[in-house]
Amino acid sequence: MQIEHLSIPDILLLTPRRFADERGFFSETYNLRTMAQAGIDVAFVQDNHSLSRQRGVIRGLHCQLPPHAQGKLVRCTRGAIWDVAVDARQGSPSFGRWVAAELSEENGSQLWIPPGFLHGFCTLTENAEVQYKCTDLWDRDCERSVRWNSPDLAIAWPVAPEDAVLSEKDAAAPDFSTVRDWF
Ligand SMILES: Cc1cn([C@H]2C[C@H](O)[C@@H](COP(=O)(O)OP(=O)(O)O[C@H]3O[C@H](C)C(=O)[C@H](O)[C@H]3O)O2)c(=O)[nH]c1=O
Repeated sequence: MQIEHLSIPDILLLTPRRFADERGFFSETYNLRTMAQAGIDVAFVQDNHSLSRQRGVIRGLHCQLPPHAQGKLVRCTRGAIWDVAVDARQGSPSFGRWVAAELSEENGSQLWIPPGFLHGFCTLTENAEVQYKCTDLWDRDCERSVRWNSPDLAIAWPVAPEDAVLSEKDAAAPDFSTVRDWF
């Protein structure tokens, strides 16, 4: 497993080893001991899987507030996405800063996003499938959204606003400037 701390050190980019042979490859995509060795000593309680049929789909920016804040271990098992985490932790030196990584069927990389971060992604291909493990169960009352292109975040999304494909919920989300004392 390759482990890289991104510019917000709490966010880790993990790349599991692939054992390739003439049949294809084998890879351990989750191993409790390996995660603990990487400093991710958590219990996952829910797996999610989404399919986005078009390139330029943006899902996010989402999080859940305490007491149901979620850590997420995200990977893309078909196509490719540009995965983004935004620090929403009040008082954090990186509050309002974002990091991103390309996750793809090809690279097999995973992004560890601890509780306290907003998460979102933009699809880079058609039929992008994203699978992610969560450290808490979905709780609709604790769910919060922030507008993907909030001016104060200035996230360098790889899609023009006029081409972005959003849910109604995401299109109507408030700016990051409304985030106060969430975590
Ligand atoms: C998140 C979630 C949703 N749902 C239901 C609620 C809606 O009726 C339907 C679609 O939900 P939504 O439009 O919020 O799905 P996404 O836009 O992919 O949301 C996700 O997008 C970003 C990338 C995330 O990190 C979150 O996990 C999650 O918010 O699934 C559930 O039943 N369980 C769940 O855990």
